[in-house]
Amino acid sequence: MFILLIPLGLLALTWLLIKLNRDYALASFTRKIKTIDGSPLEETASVVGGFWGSNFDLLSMNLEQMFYYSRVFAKTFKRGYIQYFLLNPVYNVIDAKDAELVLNDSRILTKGIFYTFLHPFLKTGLLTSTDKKWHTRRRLLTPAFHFNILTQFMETFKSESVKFIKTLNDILEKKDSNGVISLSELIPRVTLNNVCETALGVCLDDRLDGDEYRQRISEVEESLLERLKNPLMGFDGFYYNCAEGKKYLKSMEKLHAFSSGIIEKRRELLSKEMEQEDMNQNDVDETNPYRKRRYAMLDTLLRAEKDGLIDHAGICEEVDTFMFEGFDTTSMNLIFALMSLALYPDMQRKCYEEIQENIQGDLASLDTQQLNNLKYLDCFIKETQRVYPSVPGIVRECTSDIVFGGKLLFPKGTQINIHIYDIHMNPKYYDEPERFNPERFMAPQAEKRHPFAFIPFSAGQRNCIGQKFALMEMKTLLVYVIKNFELEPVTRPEDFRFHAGLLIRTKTDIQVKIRKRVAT
Ligand code: HEM
Repeated sequence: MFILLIPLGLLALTWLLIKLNRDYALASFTRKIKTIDGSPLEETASVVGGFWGSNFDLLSMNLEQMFYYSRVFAKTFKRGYIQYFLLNPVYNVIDAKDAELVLNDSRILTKGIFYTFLHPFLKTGLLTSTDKKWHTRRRLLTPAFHFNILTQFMETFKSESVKFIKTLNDILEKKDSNGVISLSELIPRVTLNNVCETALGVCLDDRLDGDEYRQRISEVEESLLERLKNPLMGFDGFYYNCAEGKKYLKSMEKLHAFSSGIIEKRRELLSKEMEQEDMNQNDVDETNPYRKRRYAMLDTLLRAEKDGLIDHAGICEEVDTFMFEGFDTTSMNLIFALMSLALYPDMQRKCYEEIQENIQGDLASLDTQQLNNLKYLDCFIKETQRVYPSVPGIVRECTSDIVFGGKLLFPKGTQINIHIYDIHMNPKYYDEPERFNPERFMAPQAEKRHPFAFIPFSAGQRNCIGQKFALMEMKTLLVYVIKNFELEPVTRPEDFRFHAGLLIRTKTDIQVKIRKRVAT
């Protein structure tokens, strides 16, 4: 009797597993993505991984392999594809139409699980928050990036550019200089200073050491990626008891001390400024939620604190968020823009001639109108952002079951990976996508392209709040460099490989050679 029961039991178990397997990715303990009309899933999307899903795919990979892992799927499938990781289905977007559906869908505003790993560092600031908190903060901070405020930042962007040019001249004047400079080392200093002096209103000094800050940020990033690789490290209890988790907490302490230093310094400066300010002046602004004059980002927060609209902890999380989002993104973009100028002398020449045509005299009077006239430089920056998107991917989460594109049912918890890098490299939208060609962004080519085929700043409601800031900052620095120096290539794209990161990363030091430009 007992002997008979065993095969019967096994049969029943197999039947149950087969039945469950229709709706659940068993080894990932999660529901499956399905078509809503019951048609075969493969007709609509590709599926990666067998019974074990993709749970262990990343475990033995190094960061470089991790970066190219998704690239291979994009090239193979040429359409959206599904993976199953522990506890969550993942839908991968590599197509502009899919990106539009996700980014314009007000039901999919919540960031993916990966962002919760950032919570101990950024808490729930603008980047990581959701629902009412995100709406309130976005409304509060949007005026701080209004055109009128950005125009005031021009002076800082210019003076930081002047300092940068001086640094380059000093390098050239050194006895044994061969004119080779490390962009990876020099550019992040400029962009960190810029964001601190403008949005936060504080100059870095010995007390606020920018080099240390940047070092800690890369440690945090490395730690987070280790966490992403190993499904077990997704659990807080496990991660924070590992060496990686402990290292992460230690780096964060330093980062928080840095941002607290900034807030403290700005608080002191602001209270002095407010003493001198006539608080009854007539500076009401109808478009600002507080009906007052617009202020830079940290001042907006400190003034909102006085009105009881945000507390100290809220200010800290936003300062951490803006420093984190505001300096390295722009750095990476500038590094690759300068490298590309060096690689393509004809394009560099065109940029220079355009600057000479549109900006007469020295750059002391450079203004936003003049920057706006530099149309070729705009296209050049866009092409850099296409080929080297600072943020190569972003993730959203479905907080309920969602019918997607009228065809697929995403179960609650589905992670939607929008691979900005692969969308920008999709041959459907760009001929010879590997070729660097700024002309693609000129009319009429650009006008015919799907608007979501180029999304370096994301798009929709949760797009980058700092995009105009970043473009103005980058254009200003590029104008100064191009006007003063000729760039020659040292590092070429074939010399480096990308590795996975929150931003586009390479371990290779990106260098160019500079020579003083003789004005023509
Ligand atoms: C070239 C430079 C930049 C690029 C490529 C870039 C790109 C992006 C992208 C792709 C997102 C969406 C992130 C996501 O959904 O996970 C984003 C969001 C954000 N960015 Fe930027 N960014 C840049 C510069 C800046 C600057 C200069 C600032 C601030 C001074 C900034 C502040 C933010 C913030 C606060 C968010 C979150 C917005 C929200 O969710 O409401 N970014 N950025």
